Amino acid sequence: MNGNSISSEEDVVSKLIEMGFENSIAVEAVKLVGPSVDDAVEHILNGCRRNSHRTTSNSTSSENNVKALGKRTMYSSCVSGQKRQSSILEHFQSTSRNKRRETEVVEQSKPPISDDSYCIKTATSEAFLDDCSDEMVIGPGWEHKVNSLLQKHFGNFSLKKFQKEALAAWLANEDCLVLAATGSGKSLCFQIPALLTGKVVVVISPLISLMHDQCLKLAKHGVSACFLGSGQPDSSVETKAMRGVYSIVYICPETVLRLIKPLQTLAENRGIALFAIDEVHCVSKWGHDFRPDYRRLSVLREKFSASNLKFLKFSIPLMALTATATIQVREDILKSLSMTKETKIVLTSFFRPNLRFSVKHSRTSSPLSYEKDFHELIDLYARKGKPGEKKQMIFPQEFSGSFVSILEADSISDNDLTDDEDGYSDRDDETNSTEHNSAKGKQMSIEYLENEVDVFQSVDDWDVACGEFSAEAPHVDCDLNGVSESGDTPNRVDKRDQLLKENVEQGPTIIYVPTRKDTLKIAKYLCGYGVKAAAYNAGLPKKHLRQVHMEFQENTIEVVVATIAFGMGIDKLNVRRIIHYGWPQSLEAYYQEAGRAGRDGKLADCILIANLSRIPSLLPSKRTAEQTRQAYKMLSDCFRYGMNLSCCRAKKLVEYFGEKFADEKCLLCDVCVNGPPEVQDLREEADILMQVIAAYNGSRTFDDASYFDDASTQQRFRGKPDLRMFVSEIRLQSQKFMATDLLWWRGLARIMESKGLIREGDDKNHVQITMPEPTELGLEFLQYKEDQTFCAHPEADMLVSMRKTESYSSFSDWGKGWADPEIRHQRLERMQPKTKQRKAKGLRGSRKRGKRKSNKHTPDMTTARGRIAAKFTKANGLVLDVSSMGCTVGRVLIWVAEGGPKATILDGRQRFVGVRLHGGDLGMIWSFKFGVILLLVARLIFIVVRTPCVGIR
Ligand SMILES: Nc1ncnc2c1ncn2[C@@H]1O[C@H](COP(=O)(O)OP(=O)(O)OP(=O)(O)O)[C@@H](O)[C@H]1O
Ligand SMILES: [Mg+2]
Repeated sequence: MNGNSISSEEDVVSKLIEMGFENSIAVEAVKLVGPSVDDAVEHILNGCRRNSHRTTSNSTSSENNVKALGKRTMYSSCVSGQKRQSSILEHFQSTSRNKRRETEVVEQSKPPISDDSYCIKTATSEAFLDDCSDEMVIGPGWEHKVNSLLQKHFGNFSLKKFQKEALAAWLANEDCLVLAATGSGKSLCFQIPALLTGKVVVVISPLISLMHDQCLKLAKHGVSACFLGSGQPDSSVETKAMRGVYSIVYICPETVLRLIKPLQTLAENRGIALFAIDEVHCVSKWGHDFRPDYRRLSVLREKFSASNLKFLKFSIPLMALTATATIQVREDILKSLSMTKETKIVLTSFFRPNLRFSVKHSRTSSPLSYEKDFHELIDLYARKGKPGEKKQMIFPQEFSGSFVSILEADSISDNDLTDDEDGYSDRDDETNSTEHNSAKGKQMSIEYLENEVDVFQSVDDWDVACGEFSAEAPHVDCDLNGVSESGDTPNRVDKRDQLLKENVEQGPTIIYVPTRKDTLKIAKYLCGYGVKAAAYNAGLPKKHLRQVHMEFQENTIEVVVATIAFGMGIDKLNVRRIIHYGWPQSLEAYYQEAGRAGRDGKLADCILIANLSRIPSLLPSKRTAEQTRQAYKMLSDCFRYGMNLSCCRAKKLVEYFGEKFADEKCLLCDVCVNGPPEVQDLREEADILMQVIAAYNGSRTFDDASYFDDASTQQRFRGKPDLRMFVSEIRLQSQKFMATDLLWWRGLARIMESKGLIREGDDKNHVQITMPEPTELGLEFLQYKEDQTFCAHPEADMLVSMRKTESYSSFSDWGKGWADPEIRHQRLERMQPKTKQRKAKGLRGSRKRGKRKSNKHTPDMTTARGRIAAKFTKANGLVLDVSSMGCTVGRVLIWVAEGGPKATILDGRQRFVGVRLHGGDLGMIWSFKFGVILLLVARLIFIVVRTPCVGIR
């Protein structure tokens, strides 16, 4: 910062505000010293420092000094008789460091260590707390000592059971892995050792924002702390930290690897009590937020071991902490960090009894969906204001221009207008989902990856060094894990009974969306309805992010619409609702983000709103082949969580993390409250799917020649057949399933896979089983007796496909419904308004669509000559395969029923798109995309049907 380059008083004031000082303080300082940032900072800080010394005997004036720095003060309050602590304010003193007298005198002598492992002498840095100024013996009464330290620094806290266990492991010089739910208080496990010993605790943390947040909280609790890394603007902080000025030093993994030597010197001088590795799931390739540099932290075990550093009596213990680690991730952590065999695993329940999980279906892609999905939220927040009063969107002036242009550039797409709100989507495989990602002409280039999606957070992502986010007063009397503060086993049932009676209170909401653009669109939409909402993503100006963070903490903002950038480190007690709008990439990420809700122990909602009719795709990121495989696995687990309708959601989640769920039901989630859908006997459908799969997989034990009986079928299945092809074959072979939907069969395939009847036959990565092969068990299933059933709860996508689930006891009944004129009429009626609605949206979109379509590889039927191959099957009557320029563009099945000829129209990908009702009718064409082609096909049918001798050979 160069003070000379800034001339106007206004600039200096705004610079000071940006640094975290209050407006009035800044204005006053500038008035007194003139327009120089350096002098103003000097004035404010030295003034405060002088005051703080004076206040050591006067608590009232101490308060005044804190006020003097304003609400945003980062100065740690001084207690009587206590020496001045270095505070986070010093991070801002770079401008005046040359002028100021260095006040910290660090004694460079090595702290003596007693023979007794529980007896640790404190060092004598001036920056130390007075608690540690004398030799402190940590004997059996350490708990008592810790509790009094807690009272002093954190208020009415007493150690939780898992915190005690972690501290006991550290006191015994053991490495320790702490697995505890989000918001349970893991930070205290590594903060206490610093207070207890006077040595330094080094905390490795993945995000600058997280480190920054924690330093501020510690400063408020009277504990000196700093953070090091590329986000730290003051280079002197690193030097001071390595000399032992701060009790807790937060470092990003990249920096700790660079500072091994200085850290060894620090260990020799003031001493290092502990290396804490926070959010340690980042170590693991199997985790959801892998950071390669975390893996290199294994050097800590080697470089800070007693065998390597002769002055150490014991190796410096490692404490690794996370809220989201599966069993596989835990094993990987222990191995990757070279933690000792004796590592103590402190495991608490991942269950958060006050979180109410639910999953809802929505296309999530357009304002039409927003209307449906956010009206409750709008009602909730908008009614707090005066009717008609529009609330201001939190958007900095300089950014509002680009905000508008972003929205204009991405104004609602034509697809959005034609999207079927009920999710009757025909985009149903990963290939298509990927197409969707690049549909707007975007290649999966690195620029695209980095600009569009906040998939990977770098430690440099956010320079927050000058911001301050004041946390709420720490209190937390609640018990998030069902473990009381005293560590006693709680009565979970009582607590749950109480929660069941509660309604969700007023409080802020976080909406997580997959892309940056979505944050802007949805925030703007909500603001339009009077909700005080703000967008938050790593691409927005830092000033805006700081403002959002601060106003969210102060309850000024009601809804933050964010990417994952607003994740770790958000420790706000009263967040009442976390909405995931779109598929998360893993259950780990989902649970971590959902864990921001209800930290006060009161009821909170965690709602996943996703398009259940579409298989989620992996967000683009730089991954190795192995990471891609793992990412698919995690996405697949997440997809299955959303599809599940039979098992308590909380149970699914905690079991995912390897915990045995004690209670079977949480009683709060949508599955527990609504109950699972009725069990159906799916024997007939499973049977036919199994037969087709077995036949096409050339099973020797199953050899039903009827599936291979014609050359064209064999030709179509020359490649490896996928589920879509199997379903099309079922439609072809069985009139009963002719009008059935791939979406439903996808659900059935998953059920059959989970029961071990089929397995994935493709070695590529898939979220959903795509190329099913029969297992031994599956082949045995084909030999089942007629009366044996195959009962299962339908999955969410099956219900979406059936729509009116309650009318039909089984899928076959739903399929048969199409043959019933009355039911068919009703179904068509239901679809009519949407077609009209789309037409009413105007021709503009249609024209655009037409243009876009010609860019793709759809054959142009006006110029190309089509080919129709006709064949006759006993089951389906006349089958016309229509192709053009070598591509199959559709299939028409014509058969004679009682009321005359009937037809079913399938598009080129064997999706059911229409039914022809009567001879003169051109058929219902629902898919505009294939409209032109099918119109031509329908004309052909018309000719075929009216000339009986032509078709049926
Ligand atoms: N023993 C305790 N008694 C009461 N409150 C506590 C106790 N320990 C910690 N807390 C409070 O719990 C809250 C969450 O703590 P912390 O940020 O350490 O959680 P965490 O487990 O690290 O969560 P996350 O996994 O989200 O990082 C803080 O506000 C903290 O003050
Ligand atoms: Mg934490």
